[in-house]
Amino acid sequence: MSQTSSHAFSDRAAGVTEASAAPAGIRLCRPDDWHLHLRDGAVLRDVVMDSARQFGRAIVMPNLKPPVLTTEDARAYRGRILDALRLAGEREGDVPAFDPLMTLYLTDRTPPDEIRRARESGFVYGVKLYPAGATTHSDAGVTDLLGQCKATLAAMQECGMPLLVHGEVTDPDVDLFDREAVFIERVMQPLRRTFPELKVVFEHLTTADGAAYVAQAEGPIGATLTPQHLLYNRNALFKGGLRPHWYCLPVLKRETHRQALLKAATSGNPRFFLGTDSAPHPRGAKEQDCGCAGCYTARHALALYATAFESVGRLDRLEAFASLHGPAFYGLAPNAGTLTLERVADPIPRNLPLGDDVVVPLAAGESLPWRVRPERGSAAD
Ligand SMILES: NC(=O)N[C@@H](CC(=O)O)C(=O)O
Ligand SMILES: [Zn+2]
Ligand SMILES: [Zn+2]
Repeated sequence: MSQTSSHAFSDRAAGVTEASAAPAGIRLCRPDDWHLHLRDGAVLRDVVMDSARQFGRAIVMPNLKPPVLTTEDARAYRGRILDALRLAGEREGDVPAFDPLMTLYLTDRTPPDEIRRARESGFVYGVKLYPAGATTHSDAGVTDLLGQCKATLAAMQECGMPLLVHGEVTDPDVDLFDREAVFIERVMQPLRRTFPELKVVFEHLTTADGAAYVAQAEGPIGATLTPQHLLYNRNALFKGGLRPHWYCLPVLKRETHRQALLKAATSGNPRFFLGTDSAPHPRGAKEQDCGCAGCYTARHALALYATAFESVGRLDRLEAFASLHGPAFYGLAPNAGTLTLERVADPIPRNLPLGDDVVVPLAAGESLPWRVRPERGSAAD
């Protein structure tokens, strides 16, 4: 397996590694999802296999109700994820190997000792900054990062614990579409001047400003990119009417931003890697007078990314983005297995079961040109 480019093959039966303009398939080192919401309880049981069938690992976001605040909370949540995976896998006749990499939810009061405990646990890989009020389940988040969290950030820098950032200011005077760009000036730059060795992941980038900042900044920084921000601009929110299932935060931006993000994702720059931000909400919570933010993309994640990469003729860069840059940033080895995408039209279902409701996936009802080849031995064969 090449460590620099995806293997294209022209014929499914032959499985040869011969690149062509429109390959019939691509084989990748097994990818990871560096930004994922799995939720809890019945919802967790319904979504976990969608990720585990494609990804070897995922950075699991801590914005539960109540949030994952301590290493002990993270240990218990990790156990529930693995239980849900086992149950769902047994139902389908196959339990895939899937390692949930846990995170803690940073608050104004996270003690520095908690960071050290998290680091020693071996299963906590990051601490998540939600500016209070910025997004779904962020009310327990941070009110003033450098004012409240200096000692905790110093502990993170010292023990090499990454800070994962929802990068939007919450100032109501700042236009919703400018909140990421303003965050860079008001929070990211002062933070990184104060803690130049702190590892930072700028999550779900949505602007050309963010992409330029990450590409040029000094010191240890990476960024995740979602499939929706690579494939759609803000017109998708209003196509023929109001479309709540395209609404996530940070919100989709104009086309120039989408193009800059796609350029960053396909540039080969190791600072950019895959993070779906798949965020399931029940249909009832999205389709109402004040609907929740979040797009569900886990089921078709790799097919969505492949569609985006192919749109600019850069399928050869998909493997590095999906499977190599993320582990390198987090100091981990790439996964051992592989995943094969085949050019088979795959319609996205109108909805999927989610607890006592359903979830409407991103691009429901549309057909993608790619699908993940079911693994031998799985019930889907
Ligand atoms: N992205 C979203 O729109 N929603 C996420 C939270 C987040 O990642 O900001 C969620 O948890 O639903
Ligand atoms: Zn976020
Ligand atoms: Zn998220």
